[in-house]
Amino acid sequence: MNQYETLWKETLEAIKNNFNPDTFSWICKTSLFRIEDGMAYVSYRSVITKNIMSDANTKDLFEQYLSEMWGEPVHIQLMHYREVEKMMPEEIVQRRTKELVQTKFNADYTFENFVQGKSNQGAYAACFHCCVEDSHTFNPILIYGNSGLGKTHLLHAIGNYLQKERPEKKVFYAYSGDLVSILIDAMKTHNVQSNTVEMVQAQLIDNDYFLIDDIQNLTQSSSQEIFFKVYNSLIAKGAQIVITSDMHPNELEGIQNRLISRFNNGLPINILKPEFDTSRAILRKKLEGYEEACQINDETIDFLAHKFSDDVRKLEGSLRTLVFNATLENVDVIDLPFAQRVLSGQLIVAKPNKLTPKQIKKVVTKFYGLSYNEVEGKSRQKKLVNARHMIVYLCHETLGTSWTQIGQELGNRDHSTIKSSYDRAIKLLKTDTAFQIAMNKIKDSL
Ligand SMILES: Nc1ncnc2c1ncn2[C@@H]1O[C@H](COP(=O)(O)OP(=O)(O)OP(=O)(O)O)[C@@H](O)[C@H]1O
Repeated sequence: MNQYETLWKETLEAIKNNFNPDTFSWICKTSLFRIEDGMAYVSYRSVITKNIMSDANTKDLFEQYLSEMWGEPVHIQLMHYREVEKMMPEEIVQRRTKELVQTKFNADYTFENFVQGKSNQGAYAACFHCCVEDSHTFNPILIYGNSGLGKTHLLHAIGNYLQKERPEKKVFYAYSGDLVSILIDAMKTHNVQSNTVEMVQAQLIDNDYFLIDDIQNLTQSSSQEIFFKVYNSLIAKGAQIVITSDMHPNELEGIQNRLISRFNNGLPINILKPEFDTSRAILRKKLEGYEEACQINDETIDFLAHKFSDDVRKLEGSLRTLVFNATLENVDVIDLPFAQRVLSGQLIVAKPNKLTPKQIKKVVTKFYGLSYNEVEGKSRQKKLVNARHMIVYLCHETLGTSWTQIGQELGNRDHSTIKSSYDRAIKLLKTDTAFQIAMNKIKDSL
């Protein structure tokens, strides 16, 4: 936190009791980003927040506390956050980089929750050992393999392990697309005064572990220049680099040869689709969270392990669908006929040759009575948002379409937006009956 963030946090804490919780939740959506010549610049996002903050009494209260804490009189100047971004692009780049550095790892993606088998034990061992040993014999570790086989899970497991067991270690994790966008912004805002590129480089190098997910998306050539420098500095100072990719380094297209040869210098490890026994063990592990809701018999576990083992995400998806339907229908033990009936939609759409992301988009937009422009656009109307969640979920679960590709289908939305839309769809499938029914109807028409 910089001095302004700390000051704002303290001010909010001090005046909190003067407002009802609803109003205060809008006030909390502000931030103080600079104090200069007696003016405290505060950014807001919505008109509601602006109106609350513009009220004379509220403003007086804030100015009084802020002046006290700052040590001299200050007046508040409200600004829309977009104006702030234009006014101080280098601070924004710095803040975004810092946000990446302070990554929160997915708490479920731990080493304990990762089921080992022949298909993935090399990748598991390499990731685990690099956390407990400082010699870093294999650097970088590059884990490659198809979608949904646990690459991201292992990177998060490294992050979770280090944050818990070795909190003194600095860990940086980024999806390569997010890294590229930061590097591009840094280059755009770079000038003699601000030196944004050097600043971002320094933030990236100041880490003991550097984890990059889906390196195949680092195709933008000028960002590869910066990445190359960062990479060399990290290796020189003995930091561990772990990278994932959907293909072997030699097959990476659009990545400079000097980077590829460096990736090959370390330890490329292939992660394969889980063999039958591992798939069964993964299903059993994932079932642990649902034990209260229902049981599933061995025959059904075997059936799922056979059908969906090429992508663990599909294994998980089939299990979630079964448990959800079992809860709806009050079924205590899921057996094979029940599974076959409930999953019939998924079994049909599992024929990927016939179905494309475009077709899924077409069927979903038709179901909701929307146009392509509407689903690709920016409106947050519930129907539109649900349609987008549905498209993301179906493309990813049934076709294994990458986040980037789905983003392109949905008006060039970025990777993280698509990933959180997918998470939202999963939540809705558990909690929103209308969404589940709509999903089943759409699956039928696919
Ligand atoms: N061996 C495993 N044990 C337990 N869960 C697993 C295992 N392999 C994969 N998973 C689970 O499968 C899901 C997909 O895994 P993950 O996101 O790590 O795949 P990925 O290889 O990174 O895919 P992508 O390339 O599409 O990003 C996650 O929920 C993860 O927890």
